[in-house]
Amino acid sequence: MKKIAIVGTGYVGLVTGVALSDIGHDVTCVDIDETKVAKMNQGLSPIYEPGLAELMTKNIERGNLHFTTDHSIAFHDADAIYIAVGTPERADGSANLDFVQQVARDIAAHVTDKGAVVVTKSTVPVGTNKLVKHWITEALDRDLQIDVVSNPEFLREGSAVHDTYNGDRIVIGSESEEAANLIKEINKPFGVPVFRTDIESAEMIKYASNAFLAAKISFINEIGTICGKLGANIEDVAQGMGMDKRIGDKFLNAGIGYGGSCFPKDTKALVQIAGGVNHTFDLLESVINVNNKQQQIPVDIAQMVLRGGLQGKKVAMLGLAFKPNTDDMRESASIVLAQKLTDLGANISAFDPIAMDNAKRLLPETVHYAASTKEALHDADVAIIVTEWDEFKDLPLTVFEQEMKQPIVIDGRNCYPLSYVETANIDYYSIGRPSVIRAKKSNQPAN
Ligand SMILES: NC(=O)c1ccc[n+]([C@@H]2O[C@H](COP(=O)([O-])OP(=O)(O)OC[C@H]3O[C@@H](n4cnc5c(N)ncnc54)[C@H](O)[C@@H]3O)[C@@H](O)[C@H]2O)c1
Ligand SMILES: O=c1ccn([C@@H]2O[C@H](COP(=O)(O)OP(=O)(O)O[C@H]3O[C@H](CO)[C@@H](O)[C@H](O)[C@H]3O)[C@@H](O)[C@H]2O)c(=O)[nH]1
Repeated sequence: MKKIAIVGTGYVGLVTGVALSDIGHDVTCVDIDETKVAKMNQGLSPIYEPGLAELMTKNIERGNLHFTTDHSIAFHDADAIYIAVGTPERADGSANLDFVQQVARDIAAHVTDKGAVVVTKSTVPVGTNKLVKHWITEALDRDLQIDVVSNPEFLREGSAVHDTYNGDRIVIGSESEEAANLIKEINKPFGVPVFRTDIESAEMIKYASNAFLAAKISFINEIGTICGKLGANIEDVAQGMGMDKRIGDKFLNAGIGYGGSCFPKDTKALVQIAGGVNHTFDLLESVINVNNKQQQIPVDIAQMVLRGGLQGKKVAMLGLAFKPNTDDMRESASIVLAQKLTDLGANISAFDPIAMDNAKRLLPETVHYAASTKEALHDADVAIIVTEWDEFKDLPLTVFEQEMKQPIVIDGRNCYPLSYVETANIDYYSIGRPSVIRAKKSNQPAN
């Protein structure tokens, strides 16, 4: 059992802290947000993440998971101090390291004479871990052994607990063999393969992985746009491509683009990192540009089908979170989409199973929040599916027919098989797949 301090209790800090306590370590999470800490001390999770609250309660009750606002309590005799604070985007797209720098100062102020192995989980530009060591040692009032380890995090929101126990790899970048071995030992019970490398490569693995996944999404979205114009079906194209093991079948779902707290920020940060060494990352800039175009697609379709434009029309937005199983609204496609629709005079009625409270701070004030899918759809001129929640995927298509003024559905996440839509009395537009229109169906000769 090791004594571990986790600094920052966002997704990464909290999930890491809870999981490390669950595999038997003594974990203290420290956060500057008093309200959050008070909540966590009552066993309540400040974020919605399947399975997290249960694990939290279990490990608080076992006595090996603690929360505090006091860094000195968390750092006291810690074997490792994990940095998991935010690295948000600056106006120019580069990563803002102010929170990380503050943690370095906190460590210098409160670390005990044992010294520290400082583990960076936050996503940080290449060179940051060495800066962290520099920031700590320059602020220390005595000579102490400080080792830094880059240990980037690859969990996905919505499946963060599962991903922690079933990750594809744990990346450990360190100069010190001893520090690397400590982090290996800490993580051993997870049984996840460890990849050991130098600090700079570990830092780059994180950005390169996110940029590559984002590139896969933008690539399939571009192919989807072409498919849409040529009558091909992006789902079949992606499936046929994905059967080639060199390509793989993951992250080939076409839609209205990637969002979330990571891909948009990290792709921009990597463009800046490249710029810092005088390299123009053309490919990644295109990935970002393609993503920005995707959110216009439902708006264009809505304008095309509602020939008189969107002024005064009721638009039902189904789903607001950036992906299902999370209440995280950061960089969700719904934010841009709601603004575009509002600018065109539409009246939005939105429903999301859990993200509506967070959405209220980010969407235009005029958006109406419905209490159910049916209420959002009631009397709507058009419905746009933004997030592929199971609740929407399992919805009988007759609900669109029954509730809407006219059953026009624009599916931004390709939730329904076309063969199923063919059986319904709706007009259905999706991303990179042929449209299914009522008039065309009724014109088809009976078999
Ligand atoms: N969200 C994800 O799914 C995910 C996945 C992998 C990596 N990351 C990376 O992990 C990092 C954290 O992101 P997040 O979304 O988990 O966190 P977040 O930004 O939601 O939360 C960070 C927390 O750190 C706290 N904090 C800030 N300064 C502090 C200090 N000096 N001492 C103690 N607490 C402090 C804040 O109060 C906040 O609660 C980012 O670099 C992000 O890119 C995030
Ligand atoms: O085929 C796909 C897959 C995803 N998405 C979208 O991409 C975004 C991101 O999805 P996902 O990667 O599942 O969620 P995140 O929680 O943002 O996780 C990403 O970002 C994290 C933070 O860096 C990393 O740790 C994870 O490995 C990485 O997958 C969402 O808007 C999805 O709708 C698509 O449009 N098509």
